[in-house]
Amino acid sequence: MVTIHDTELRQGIVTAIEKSKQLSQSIMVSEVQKIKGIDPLNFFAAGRNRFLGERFFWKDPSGDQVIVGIGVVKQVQSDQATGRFDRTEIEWKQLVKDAVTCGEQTKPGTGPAIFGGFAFDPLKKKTGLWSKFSESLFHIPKYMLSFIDGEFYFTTNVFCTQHDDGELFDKVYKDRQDLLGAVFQKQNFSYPSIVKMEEIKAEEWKKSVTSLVESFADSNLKKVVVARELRLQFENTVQVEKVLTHLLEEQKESFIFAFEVNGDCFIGASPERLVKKEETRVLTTCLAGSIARGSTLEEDRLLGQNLLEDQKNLVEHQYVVDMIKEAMEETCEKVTLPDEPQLMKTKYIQHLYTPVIGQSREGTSLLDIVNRLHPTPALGGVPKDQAVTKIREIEELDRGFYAAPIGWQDAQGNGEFAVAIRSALIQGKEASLFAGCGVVADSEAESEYIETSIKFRPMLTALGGKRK
Ligand SMILES: C=C(O[C@@H]1C=C(C(=O)O)C=C[C@H]1O)C(=O)O
Ligand SMILES: [Mg+2]
Repeated sequence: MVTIHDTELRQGIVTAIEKSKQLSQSIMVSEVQKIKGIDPLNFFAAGRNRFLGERFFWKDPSGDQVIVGIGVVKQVQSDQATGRFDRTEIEWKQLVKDAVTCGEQTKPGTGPAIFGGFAFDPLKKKTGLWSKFSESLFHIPKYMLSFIDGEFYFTTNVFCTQHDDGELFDKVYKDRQDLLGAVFQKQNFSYPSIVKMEEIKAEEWKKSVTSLVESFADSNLKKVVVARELRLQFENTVQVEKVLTHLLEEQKESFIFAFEVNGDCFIGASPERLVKKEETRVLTTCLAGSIARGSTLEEDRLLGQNLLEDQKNLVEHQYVVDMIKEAMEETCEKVTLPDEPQLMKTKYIQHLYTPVIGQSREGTSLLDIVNRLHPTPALGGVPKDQAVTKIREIEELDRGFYAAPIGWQDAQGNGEFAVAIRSALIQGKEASLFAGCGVVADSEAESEYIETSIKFRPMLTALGGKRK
């Protein structure tokens, strides 16, 4: 049993109720305790009984930061196309400004925090696929387990109103004990069993790539990322815990995320960091240009070498580097990046990779940088606005949260966003998988098609598909 003491939270709730009477508004209390280890996946699974559909999971590639949220005390969301980054920022800052915090509020990724993301293109006509997601959507969890730099922290968030009294603490305490009691109950989860697999309009997609390439000749467009969908049906409802277990084992180099929203679950294993901010230190990534992994060490090395020398892929990569460098120099100082791309290898694919670091300028927030970067030419194209318009016109797919920023932010403005690729939207007994590729003047439809097929594989195998 994990013991969580009650002293500070009880006092915090009393203080917040007083404050909410004075201000005539609800007030958030956030308490953090350092605890002994709980396996993050067990914690996620413990929320299944009472909080199914209200959980999130996050692990960074280093494994130094794992954050799991259970329950939702508040959503921060917007359905407006413009200003969604600023709106999120303003609402979050207001909530934090009035919040009562107690306990060990020392580490990034503990205490008050939001987890969620943004739709790729708020101007794209929405289909039923993403009906449960708004243009920007974040959850403040009831309970949050954070594994940060080798230590575990447990956050409890409560919203108090002027009508609450001291009994609220007893309710929260009992609720929390019930959840913690479930952490060590063994649960068995089974692999999803696929009964139907459908590539959505694959032939049409290839044709659209060919005509896109042709259209480059008489336009300013230099690069456009186009994506497609693979729809799966399963025998039974997919158990996200099993899918996460698989991703954690097979995709160690990636961000592993899951975001449950009203019964659907957006999940993925993305190798691509959009931006991480810790105090003023900012990290971002240029990732574009791809080739398969080899089946032997030698073949793998040769493929990697080919990628590093391949003009089409180097051009595709360089567009991303140029744009990200410019965006970073606008928002940060001391921007540094290597001259040449390196290789990033994940289980099924290798990419050209250029890491970028900088120091944020005074007054520049994480979401300012997210806003400035999204979409990078790794997911949108060049020139940015024209490419996004083109995608809106020619792409069959409703991207929703695919290819868009997903991640978290805490009360101090620390946080991290990944680009939500290698992802799937699980909807009960069905799922949609998404994969895209950077189309440039030298692209060929067939090889882009194969590239996207490889990019389906992390989620396809995690969802019970065969490992090739
Ligand atoms: C668009 C995707 O991936 C992006 C496109 C890449 C490419 O075309 O080479 C490589 C990495 C990602 O930036 C995806 O996985 O869906
Ligand atoms: Mg590519």
